Parts: sequence; C-alpha cells; structure tokens
Amino acid sequence: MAPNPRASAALTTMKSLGIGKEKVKPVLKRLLKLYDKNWELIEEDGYRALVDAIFEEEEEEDNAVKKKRKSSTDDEDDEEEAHPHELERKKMRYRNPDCLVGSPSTQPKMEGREGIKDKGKQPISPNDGIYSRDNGIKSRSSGIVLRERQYETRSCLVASRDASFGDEAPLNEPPIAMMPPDSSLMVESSHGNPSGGGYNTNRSLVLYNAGSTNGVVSSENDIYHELDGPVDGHRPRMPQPGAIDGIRNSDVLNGASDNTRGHMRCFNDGDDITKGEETKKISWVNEVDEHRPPFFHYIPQSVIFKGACVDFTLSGIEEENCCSDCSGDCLPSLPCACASTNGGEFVYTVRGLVKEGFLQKCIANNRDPQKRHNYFCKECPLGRKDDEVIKSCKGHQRRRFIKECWSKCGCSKSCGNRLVQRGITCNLQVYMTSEGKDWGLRTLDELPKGAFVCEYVGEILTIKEWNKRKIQADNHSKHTHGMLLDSEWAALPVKDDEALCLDATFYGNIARFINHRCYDANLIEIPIEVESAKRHFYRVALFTTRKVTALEELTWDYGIDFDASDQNVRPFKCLCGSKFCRQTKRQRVRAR
Ligand SMILES: C[S@@+](CC[C@H](N)C(=O)[O-])C[C@H]1O[C@@H](n2cnc3c(N)ncnc32)[C@H](O)[C@@H]1O
Repeated sequence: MAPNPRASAALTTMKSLGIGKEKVKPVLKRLLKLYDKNWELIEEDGYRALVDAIFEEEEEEDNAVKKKRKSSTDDEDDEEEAHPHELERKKMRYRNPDCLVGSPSTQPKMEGREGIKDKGKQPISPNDGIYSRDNGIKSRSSGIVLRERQYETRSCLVASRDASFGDEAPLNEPPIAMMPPDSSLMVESSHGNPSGGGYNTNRSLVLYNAGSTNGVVSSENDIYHELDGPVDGHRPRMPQPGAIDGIRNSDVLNGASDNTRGHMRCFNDGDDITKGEETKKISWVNEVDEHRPPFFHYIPQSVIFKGACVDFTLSGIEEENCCSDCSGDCLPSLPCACASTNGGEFVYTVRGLVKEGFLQKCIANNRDPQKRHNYFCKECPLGRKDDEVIKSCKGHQRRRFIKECWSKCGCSKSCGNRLVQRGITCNLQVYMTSEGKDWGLRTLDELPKGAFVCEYVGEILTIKEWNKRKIQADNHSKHTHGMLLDSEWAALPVKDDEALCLDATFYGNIARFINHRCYDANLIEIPIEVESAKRHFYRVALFTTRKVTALEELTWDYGIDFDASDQNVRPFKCLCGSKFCRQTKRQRVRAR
C-alpha cells in the first residue's frame, strides 16, 4: 500500500526536528484515533499537537524511569527507610529553614560576623507603580499616579545589613540581593567568571541618588559612573561563607580553614531573596558548591532608566479600551471592553490560567522559526549606530498580547483579568543548577499548564544604553539578563528613546534567574498590556507551557540563534539538555 502522504509529511517534519519515526509513529496513531482521523488538527500550527504529544509521552516515560530508579534505591538504602519519601524530605528542607541538610557542624561557619556593626542602611527598593529613573530627561509619564519616593543617598560599607533583617536575623546569613561589594572578598567563581571587581570599598557606594520628576521617582544615575573605583559596570558575587572578617575565600578554598570544600556547600533556605517585596517569600539553596546568589537589587516592578521613553497616561487609555462600567470580577460575566483587545474574550480562565487555545497559539508562534522573524522594520533600532542605520532588520516576532484590566476600569484588584499585576503566587526557589548553568529557578509545587509564574522585571533601557552596558559588561560578568521589548517596531518609525529593553542585571526580580531551554521550555513569555495600550513598552509575563512537576527547573526559550554573532544575549555554551537544543544540533550538522 502506498504510504499516506500526510503521514510521510508528518514524519519528515518530525525528522527535521530530530525526532525519529519510531517515536512518532505510535503517537501519531494514537492522535489519529483520538482526533477521529482529523489530520488538520494534527497538522495545525506546524504539527504542534503531535510535538506536544511526543513531549508528553517522553516526560511520562522519564518520570516512570525515575520512579523505578527511585524505588530501587529506596529499597537498597536501609537508612533512607527512616525518612519519608525523598521528595517530601527535600520539600521539607526547602521550606523549613531549620531543617537543613547535614549536621550543624558541617555547615559553613561565618566567623567573626558578630563583631561587625551595621555601617549604614540599605536602599529601599521601590514596591509600587512603575518608577522612572530618568533624572528629568525624557520620561513623559505625566498623568499616571505613581507613589513618589525620595531616595536618600546612602553609604553601604562592607558587611552592612538590611535593616529589615533586624537583630533576630541569623548572623550567618547575610541578606540576599543587598550585600554590598567588597573587593577583598572576591574570588574566582568556580564557574569561571571572575568575581573580583576592583571596587574601592573604603569609599562609600552611592545607591539611589535621585530625586523625582513629574511625580515619578527617578532612581539611580548611571550605575557605572556612581561607583567609586573602576567604572566597569561589574557586580560582584555575594561574599562567601567563611569569608567575612578578614578570612579570604581563597584561603578557605585552599584549605586554610577547617572547612573542606565539600563542607562549604550552602544550604540556606531561610532567606527571602525578594526581601519582602513579593507577597510570597522566595528562598534559595545551593547543594552544589559554596556560592551564594549574586548581588542585585530586588524590585517587584520595572523601573525606568534615564532616557527611556515610557509614555503612558490615564488619558492615553481611551474609554473604549477600559471597562469603567464593570464592578467586582469581570471574568464570570460577558467579556468586557478590556477583552476586546484579546479578540473579544478573556484570555484567562476563572481558575486563573491562560486558556488552552491562546496558549497554544503563543507556543506555536515561538516554536516556528519563521514566525520568530515575521515582520521587518524599515529602520531597525537594533541596526542603528550613532543615528545612522548600518544594519538591516533581521526581523521580529509578531506577538499576541494579553490586555488586563487596570485602574481606569470599574472592577476590583481581585478581578480575574488582573492576574499578572497581582504578582507572584506560586512557591518558587532559586537554586544552584548541577549542569553548570549557575543559578536557576524552580517551582516547589506542581504547576498546571497555563499558570502565571512571574513577570520579567528590570530596568527599562534604551537600546543605546543596553549596547553601552553590553560593552562594559562583556569583560566582566558572565551572564546577561536582558530582554528586548521589540513589539511593533515595524508599525511606526521607532525613535531611539522608544526602542527599549529590560535589563535585570542590577535591578530585577526573580525572573533574572530563569535559564534558557531550546524549543521545549516549560515557560513562555507573553507581553501584557496594563497601564498602556501602546505597544512600544510592554510588560512581559512568564506562563507554564505544560504541567510542571514540583522541583522541576523553570526555563524559557530566549529565542537565541546560536549562529548569529550579534545577539542580544551574549553567546554561551548551551547546557539546556533539550534533545532539540539548537546549538547541539548545529554542532552535529557541522560535524557531518
Ligand atoms: C538570565 S541569566 C539566567 C540566570 C543565570 N544562570 C545566573 O546564574 O544568574 C542568563 C544567563 O544564564 C546562563 N544560561 C542560561 N541558560 C543557559 C543554558 N541553557 N546553558 C548554559 N548557560 C545558560 C547564560 O550565561 C546566560 O547569559
């Protein structure tokens, strides 16, 4: 019998993705049965249903193997029998600060910390509204009501502590994201990035030296230029356990301390990495080496860096773009005006998940390489240098937006169409990955498909500023934390101050820890319209693409083309582990 051309086409497409026919055939058969031989459903969106079904099957197989392996090791290990299930034990450890792995004697000792007095307070992080750090330059954020906050110029010296940690804070746990740098404590990271920054720590580090403009708070001036010491833009890692008070990490690592390297591992799940900025605490844990999370300022909402034009006003939101007649929760009723931007229906379900159809369309768009570059600017801001266009546009993705209700609407903050703006609600944890990607983010609980995880928060920068920072950072820091806000650039000529991106290197939220995974990542980024109907600036939220199990790493596809030299993200050796890894695939092709 001649092969069915549709089946052959499906097998060929899957082969191009690196999936062999022995994997595809049984799944295809099952889907055909399930869909009553409706090929269109299988072929839709570049065989999305088929790819998803293959992934799901593989996951189930993986889980079954893990379970089997687990139960056999459990059987072998008599001692383990005294404990509940390993996963539960792990969960307990992650949640309960007192329940640390290893006896207290094996925990790293923080010597001499008691003797150090607080030498200054930490800057307060913004916690409401979108903040501008424009110093009166280009922000046109006039009509929006934002909380005004005057930051003081503060001095932060070595070993100062966040006042919020108070006296009850364990002395061996420096506050995360707030520890000021100390060049004497810097070591070469085990992951190869030089951590020494050459800061002059005898001089004060000026943070948040800003006033406010137009009712909008400006935060720090250019961070590179305010630091005493070399203007290098580099941020150090957190000081290491045992390195406080004159003991250098290098001494510790060279065995000058009693602690062996193995004993130096950090198990610290008591600290809240968000410093209370989120309603959920987010702990961190390092079971791999002795490093603590890097220094950065935790902010729950993006701040505007000088020169970036984020133009939103209450008057800019037209009556037809908001639902002033609504009250309470919009979701259970007929779609309101805010839903019209979403094609006349709400994107969220009453359970607070992104609807399947919308999510699948976003996933399909992201997975299809052609759709990733499906519109082109006449004068691409990425190709501009010194006001001259020197490179042509490589294309941008046309994205689907979610429009949420907002202050001009009649509904309440608990309205089901205000999911992202209510912030993080799931239990997350920052952890040191074992594959060499450095820190990553994971969920502590199972998450259903379409669940909101977090927003990508950072400084809103112009592309010009981003390019400047990239050059400065290239020599020093290992990771990049930028996200391009390239929505609708082709629709209008975009001026330099309107071509924006988010940089979470110095100011950011938990999303800055999310690693990349090629193609089959469990998160997807979706732009959210809240305060503005204009799409030059948008907020980006991350949602699950499938059910995610407890303790699974959360990843999203940065959309990197590993072959291109001028990426927004500095190239890295991809360790995503996906069988669809674009870098590994390229290497395989090249090797042939
Ligand atoms: C947004 S940060 C993610 C958090 C980062 N791992 C950390 O420790 O801060 C992005 C950087 O993490 C690293 N990274 C992310 N995904 C990776 C992957 N799949 N393989 C290797 N490194 C990765 C790269 O250095 C990248 O520039």
